Amino acid sequence: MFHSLPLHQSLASVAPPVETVISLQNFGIALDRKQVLSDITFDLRRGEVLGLIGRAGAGKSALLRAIVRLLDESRGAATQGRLRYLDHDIYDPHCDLPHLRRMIAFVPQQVTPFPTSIWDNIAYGARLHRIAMDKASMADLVEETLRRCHLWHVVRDDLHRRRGTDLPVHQQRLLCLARALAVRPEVLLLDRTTGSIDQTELALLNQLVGELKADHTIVLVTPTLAETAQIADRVAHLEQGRLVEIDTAEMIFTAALHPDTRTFIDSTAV
Ligand SMILES: Nc1ncnc2c1ncn2[C@@H]1O[C@H](COP(=O)(O)OP(=O)(O)OP(=O)(O)O)[C@@H](O)[C@H]1O
Repeated sequence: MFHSLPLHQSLASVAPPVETVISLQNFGIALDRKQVLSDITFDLRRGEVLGLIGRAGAGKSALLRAIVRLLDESRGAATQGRLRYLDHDIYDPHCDLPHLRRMIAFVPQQVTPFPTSIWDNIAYGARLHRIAMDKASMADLVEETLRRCHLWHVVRDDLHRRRGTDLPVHQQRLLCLARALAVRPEVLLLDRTTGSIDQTELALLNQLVGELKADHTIVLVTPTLAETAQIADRVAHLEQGRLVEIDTAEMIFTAALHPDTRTFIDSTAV
């Protein structure tokens, strides 16, 4: 027999729950007594693409690096507040960093392939994390990740002969992304601050983010606001290491609530 539910209950039962993957609560970090990030609070939701925007030096890259504990490698780091991945406290001294960096892959703006074969660039992490343990499954993984990054057709005959560092820079960038994907991360932190990318490569990278979104939660820094507007579901505006505003991309770009966000958007060509 059908029992109708009160409206609030029936809506709750159809709306998918918002799952938090990474959570920051009043998070801040100082390096050598310089406060680089301050009082940042927001949740990264499973399956979303979050774009980070802000002026040069706002703290976009610093935030990405802080999430995978790459910022506190320097001496004199002091953190405030909380930064969590699921139920793991990222700044707990016992945090398993290799596991953290497997589940949250950081792809920096500088291309840094290993000076080893293309195959080894992909296989290294997969071996380390015991993702592919025999030659056949490794071959499948190498092919799958290179295909996902639109690189397979270019390098398939040179996997063992050619070094990652011998590829042209735009292909090295794709190789670094493939290397990150090979360990099957849940979250991708993509830092693409640099503007030195040609239009064809830019279009391919944007297409890739769209494709990767199906399987990953993504935090993205792009060279232009136009790209963030095109790709991101939500956008966080940072200035001077602080979160100014976070909202849907549509709200941020058309009806931002904070005057500093409106000024930043208006003064930067979208
Ligand atoms: N390892 C570090 N030690 C000390 N200060 C740092 C470190 N890393 C970043 N900073 C400082 O943190 C601030 C934010 O830098 P960050 O590179 O995150 O800015 P950004 O928003 O990514 O800028 P851009 O768009 O120019 O890349 C800068 O003042 C920078 O000097």
